[in-house]
Amino acid sequence: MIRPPVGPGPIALAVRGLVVGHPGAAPVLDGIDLAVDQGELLAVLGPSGCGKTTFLRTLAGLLAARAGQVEIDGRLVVDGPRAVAPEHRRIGLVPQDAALFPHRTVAANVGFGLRRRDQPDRSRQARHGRIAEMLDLVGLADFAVRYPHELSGGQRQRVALARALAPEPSLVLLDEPFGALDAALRVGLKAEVGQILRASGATAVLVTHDQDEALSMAQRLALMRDGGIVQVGAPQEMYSRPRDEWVAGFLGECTVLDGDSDGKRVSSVLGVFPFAAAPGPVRIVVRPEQIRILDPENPGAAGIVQDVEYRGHSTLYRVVVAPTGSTVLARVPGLPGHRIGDRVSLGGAAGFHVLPKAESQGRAGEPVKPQTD
Ligand SMILES: Nc1ncnc2c1ncn2[C@@H]1O[C@H](COP(=O)(O)OP(=O)(O)OP(=O)(O)O)[C@@H](O)[C@H]1O
Repeated sequence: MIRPPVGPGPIALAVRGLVVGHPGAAPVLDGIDLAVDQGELLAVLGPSGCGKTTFLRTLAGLLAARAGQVEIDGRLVVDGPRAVAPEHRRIGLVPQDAALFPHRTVAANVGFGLRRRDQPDRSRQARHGRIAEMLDLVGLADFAVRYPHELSGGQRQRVALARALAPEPSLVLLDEPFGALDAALRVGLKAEVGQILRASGATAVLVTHDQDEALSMAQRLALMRDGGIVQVGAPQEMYSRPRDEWVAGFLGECTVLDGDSDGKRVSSVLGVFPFAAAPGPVRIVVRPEQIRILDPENPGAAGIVQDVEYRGHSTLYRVVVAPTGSTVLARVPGLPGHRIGDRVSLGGAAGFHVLPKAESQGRAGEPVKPQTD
């Protein structure tokens, strides 16, 4: 079902029952429904091979659909196999490798889309004004006469973004735009690109397999698995209230424990905490940062440190909790204060999420690894 717009603006992208497949094969996308509000940045996140690129390429008009509809700014661009040509969809595409024209200057690259027939009449002066405005927006005002090979990877991506935004598209599609960049550059650039998109007011769909990127940049996430969307929501909501254990594990490290609900409270090896869940057996999703590691004389669940993983900004502990033998992950800022074999007490119960037992997968007391590729 297409949901009604959440914000004041109308829906910029509406996808209904979209089915896409390669010839002679089972569908890759099997009935996608999604709506994106005007000015929103939505991240489509999912493991390798789930169909993210297929989805983006279908929106861009580079792949045909078997069934379903796509509307961009209220205009039907896909209606089953009938489709509006890519150049008439008012879409800006930012590919993974920037794909700039090597023999054109930065300014000429940015101005490329401004000469198209579907663009409103722009005088030469207006075109130059728009190019300057876009270069300013992406912080490259002084780079107009450079060529792509004279830029860093991050600068090339910013030119690609300026080129995509210049014709004022109805929708910007970003396909793993930071995939080719090293980790240090990604951190700065993703914050910058998020700001640029917000400043431009563009509606954008970002495809990524990187949970941190999706959680930090997007206003909403659509999590894909095996060609379908399993959950859509704001990053905080998805992280703290995943609909099942797979979603919980995909969005970040967690431990899933067995528990019992009496309707108002839930009990587990970590103690009792208030939570309104149907009475009976439940599964408890515990994020490592929700657990405090205390010296053993403190109240809490008794455990023994099994492993210590120093990660620079934080330390991740694996603690085996007596008497069940469940392993619980705990993350604390900074340097490790405990060593392997130390007896500790585990505190904390705030913010745990509880799932009905029936929706669970995996074994109790096993840390769920974030899944990437
Ligand atoms: N040209 C093609 N012919 C047949 N199958 C294809 C083709 N392109 C992709 N596929 C298949 O479609 C599925 C989805 O691929 P897609 O590239 O959309 O996944 P993805 O989520 O973007 O993955 P990644 O994160 O690795 O890029 C995969 O199983 C893939 O093997």
